Amino acid sequence: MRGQRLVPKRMMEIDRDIKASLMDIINKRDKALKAGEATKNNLLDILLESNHKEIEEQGNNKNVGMNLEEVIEECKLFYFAGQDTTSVLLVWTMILLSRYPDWQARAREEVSQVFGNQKPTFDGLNQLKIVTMILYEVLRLYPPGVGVPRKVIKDVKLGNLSFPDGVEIFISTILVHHDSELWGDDAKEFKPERFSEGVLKATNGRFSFFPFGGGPRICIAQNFALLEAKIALSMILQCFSFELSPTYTHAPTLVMTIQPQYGAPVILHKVDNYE
Ligand code: HEM
Repeated sequence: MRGQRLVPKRMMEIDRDIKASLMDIINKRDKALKAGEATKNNLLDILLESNHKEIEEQGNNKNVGMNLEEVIEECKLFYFAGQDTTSVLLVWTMILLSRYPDWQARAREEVSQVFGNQKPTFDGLNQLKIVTMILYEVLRLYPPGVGVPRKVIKDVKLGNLSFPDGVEIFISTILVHHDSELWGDDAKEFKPERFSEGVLKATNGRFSFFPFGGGPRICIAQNFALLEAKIALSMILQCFSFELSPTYTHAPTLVMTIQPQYGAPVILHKVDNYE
């Protein structure tokens, strides 16, 4: 690795430990797969099975499919891309719904109408309009990934700008999402009603809302992530009403994703009708 000697020793140790523990998990799943014992109800089993199939179909050519190093990287990517992003979306949602109790009440009302006290169902999740508007507005104001990096692979002209081959660019999601020319003078305010008629209407068909990136490398799990967030939020709303603790300090900061620098102390109150 270039510049390896500049990486702090502790980071190298953590990287080595993560690789070793992933290698251990992968080897176990691989053995189970070969012994016909794999459950195939998890992403790693599915990934390994499809990889084996591809290698077999190509006459056991070792140059096709993914090698162990690549499977490890894929596991790390899914863990990082999937864990922190969704949890930080929920954190900002709790913060904003605490600051805007009217929206919290509207969301709870909707969840109660759709699910009552029952566990959320797939069909019900697709009926949640207010909750979806809220999540979109949170993703607009606090997109967990602040931008999308791209590398230009051939000279290209976009409007008045020329990008030479090889140049690396960073498209700032957060700047576009907060741009008052695109979103109006209230761009920095929490107004889920912007999304009352969907994303296309809210953006006027422009590419001004892209919390999941865009193009061929758009987040592979965007629908899954929204479903996950809707399930979690619905269950929280069913059980609790919440408000911010007076100790909360609003200080969004960048630690890979946008996070509240001093945490999100939230006071929960049990909702009366919940058993
Ligand atoms: C609120 C939650 C999430 C947000 C905001 C988010 C956002 C993003 C963004 C901005 C990208 C880069 C897209 C681009 O370059 O155009 C991305 C890529 C990716 N995300 Fe997500 N993500 C979320 C949840 C998840 C979850 C739950 C998973 C997995 C279970 C996941 C897996 C991935 C993967 C594998 C990629 C790389 C796709 C590729 O390069 O082809 N993400 N995500």
